[in-house]
Amino acid sequence: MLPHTFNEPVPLAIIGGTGLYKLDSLKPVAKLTISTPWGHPSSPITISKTSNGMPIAFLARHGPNHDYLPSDVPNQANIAALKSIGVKIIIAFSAVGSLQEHIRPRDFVLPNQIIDRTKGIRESTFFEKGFVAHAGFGNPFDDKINKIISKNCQEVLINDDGHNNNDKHILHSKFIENDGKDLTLICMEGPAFSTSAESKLYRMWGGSIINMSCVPESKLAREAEISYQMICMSTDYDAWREDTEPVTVETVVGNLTANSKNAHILAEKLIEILEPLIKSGEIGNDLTGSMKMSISTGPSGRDPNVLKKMHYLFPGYWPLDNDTTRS
Ligand SMILES: CSC[C@H]1O[C@H](OP(=O)(O)O)[C@H](O)[C@@H]1O
Ligand SMILES: Nc1ncnc2[nH]cnc12
Repeated sequence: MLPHTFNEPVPLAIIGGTGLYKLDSLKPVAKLTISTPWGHPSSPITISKTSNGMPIAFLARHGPNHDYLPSDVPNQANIAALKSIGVKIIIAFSAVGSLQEHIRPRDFVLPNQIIDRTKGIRESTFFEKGFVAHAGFGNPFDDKINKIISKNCQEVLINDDGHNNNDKHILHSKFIENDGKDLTLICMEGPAFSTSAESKLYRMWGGSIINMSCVPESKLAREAEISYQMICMSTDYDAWREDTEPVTVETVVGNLTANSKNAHILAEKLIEILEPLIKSGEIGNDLTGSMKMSISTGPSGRDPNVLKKMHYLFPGYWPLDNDTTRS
């Protein structure tokens, strides 16, 4: 049985989405069950170590048996638990529908923008009455990490015959092959898929791909000062194409299963690429300290119970006692 404790900081986390419930290439060294002030994460957090010794966390977004609806994923607990073990970078995998002809099913996409179409029923912030703060979210993903992954991982993808030659699946990114145009991820509420009219509307808005999971996961990561990049695998053309049947789960799962080798190849390669950059401090530190300056509530208006929760995320940022002379 794996140990339930792990005492080193874990700088990198992978969140697995639909079809990615574990990372085959990494050997687990611990399995953590973490309780946070926002409850329990959707799955135990598995810790593995690379051959060069860097610990990596893995968390299954919908649980190991996929029993969380997109609207019910305990995002606050997921992000808080990862923060508590030292995570500075999250790479989050997601199955998405394509809203653009050139993003073919089984291609990968590194989005750099989001349009939030969730319906306000998800807990989307760590802050509350008694401690008000506003995180900057103009660029919701980590563009530096996007560039590094897109430049270094493109060549490892294989085609449907398992070869790394012609007709390979593409890794789309604003920074390599989209002429510098934004790749915008629409996040809808679900669980039912979009109507055809909605799908066409999202195309008019400039949407590139669509899923049900990047909000509030990405927003909470930003509040927790964790660099976040989503890696999306296109599984369908959603519901906008006149001559194609609108998306079904069967189509999504069929493409995920057929292309799962590429997801694992990509995960393995990006870990190899990111490890030295994490170790040198080149990535993962851009948000450090950003929330310190984002608080609106003055010391005398701060609720001590909320401050305790903040202390879980940001130990040492704000005093826990009643000393209102300090900020
Ligand atoms: C099973 S299709 C819809 C489902 O797939 C995506 O999940 P994830 O982002 O966790 O890979 C999408 O967001 C929906 O939750
Ligand atoms: N068409 C779609 N809409 C929303 N989420 C998805 N996940 C995979 N395909 C999707």
